[in-house]
Amino acid sequence: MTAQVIDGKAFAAKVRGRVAEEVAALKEGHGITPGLAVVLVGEDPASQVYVRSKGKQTIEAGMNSFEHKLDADTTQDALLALIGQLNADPAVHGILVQLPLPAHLDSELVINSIDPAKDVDGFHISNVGLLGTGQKSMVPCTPLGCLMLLRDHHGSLSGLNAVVVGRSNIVGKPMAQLLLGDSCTVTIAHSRTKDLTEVVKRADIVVAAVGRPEMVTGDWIKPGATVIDVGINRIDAGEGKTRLVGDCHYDSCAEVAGAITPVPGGVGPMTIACLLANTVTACCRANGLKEPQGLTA
Ligand SMILES: NC(=O)C1=CN([C@@H]2O[C@H](COP(=O)(O)OP(=O)(O)OC[C@H]3O[C@@H](n4cnc5c(N)ncnc54)[C@H](OP(=O)(O)O)[C@@H]3O)[C@@H](O)[C@H]2O)C=CC1
Ligand SMILES: Nc1nc(=O)c2c([nH]1)NC[C@@H]1CN(c3ccc(C(=O)N[C@@H](CCC(=O)O)C(=O)O)cc3)C=[N+]21
Repeated sequence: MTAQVIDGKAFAAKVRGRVAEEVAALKEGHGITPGLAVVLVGEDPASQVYVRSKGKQTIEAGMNSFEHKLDADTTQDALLALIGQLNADPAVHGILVQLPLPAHLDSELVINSIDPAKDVDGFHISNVGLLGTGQKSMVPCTPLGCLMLLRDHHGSLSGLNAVVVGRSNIVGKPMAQLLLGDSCTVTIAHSRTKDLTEVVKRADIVVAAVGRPEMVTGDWIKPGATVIDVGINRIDAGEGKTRLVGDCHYDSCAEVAGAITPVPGGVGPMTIACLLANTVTACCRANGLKEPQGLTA
């Protein structure tokens, strides 16, 4: 079997198109322009690339983009003061603090100082609790993007066996919550999981969010399963070049799987599209307006 390729890039373009329509309607009907503030501390080159493409896509969707680039040695107090200003600014509907932060900063404290209503990453403890109890929240962008792709491919996810490899707060855990919300039978695997290959082999849906290049190979995959590869790993491609690979070994997995997301062009573009979607949702909620359909979980 050769897997169907789940085209995250094309799906993300559709989501951004929906976002742009909603933005136009907010402007025309209510004179409101959704605004997203992105805070980057330090000069990590990969983070700079993401922040640039977030800013570009925010503007393309018709929204306001506010970029705050702070020195790597910015103090905790200075960062908290900036977040306080953004929390109070009515033109800012979404705030994203790019992670990881430099080691001298307390990420938990910083994230939890964001107004939960503006926490478009969905990392604030209030949003984590709301998601865990099935209440309306801001949903983390990467898992939300994966859920949209899965719903589009499968229709209903009810009763399917889902295995999430990785238990981070930003991907693995919220992914598991969303799959549970859609009535999957969910297993969360991690570095201490025994017989990982056997666990993965039972899955109808595999979500790999491990950070290990090409770790999941085709012999781990149940024939016909859906493979969602969250991993983004830059590896040496020889001759001084690099290339991006996922946490799944694409060619061997694609031989066995029913469907698979590529890297690049899979989950990555969905993450940014969902960030824009969350910003519009936050803007509607802040203004007491009906929120757009199909852009949240
Ligand atoms: N496409 C996108 O938009 C995004 C992509 N990413 C990518 O997704 C990947 C995961 O990111 P993130 O969740 O932040 O990573 P973390 O490093 O925070 O978490 C990795 C998880 O994988 C588990 N793990 C590590 N090694 C193994 C192993 N050998 N076997 C089983 N489990 C293992 C860890 O287990 P333990 O807890 O036991 O240590 C941990 O729970 C990365 O490649 C990252 O670049 C991340 C965010 C967005
Ligand atoms: N507060 C916070 N929120 C995040 O959501 C967040 C973060 N910090 N820190 C870093 C990770 C990583 N991340 C990605 C977003 C888009 C692509 C993406 O668009 N990738 C393209 C390829 C891009 C390239 O060529 O480098 C693709 O997969 O097709 C990847 C990774 C968001 N993250």
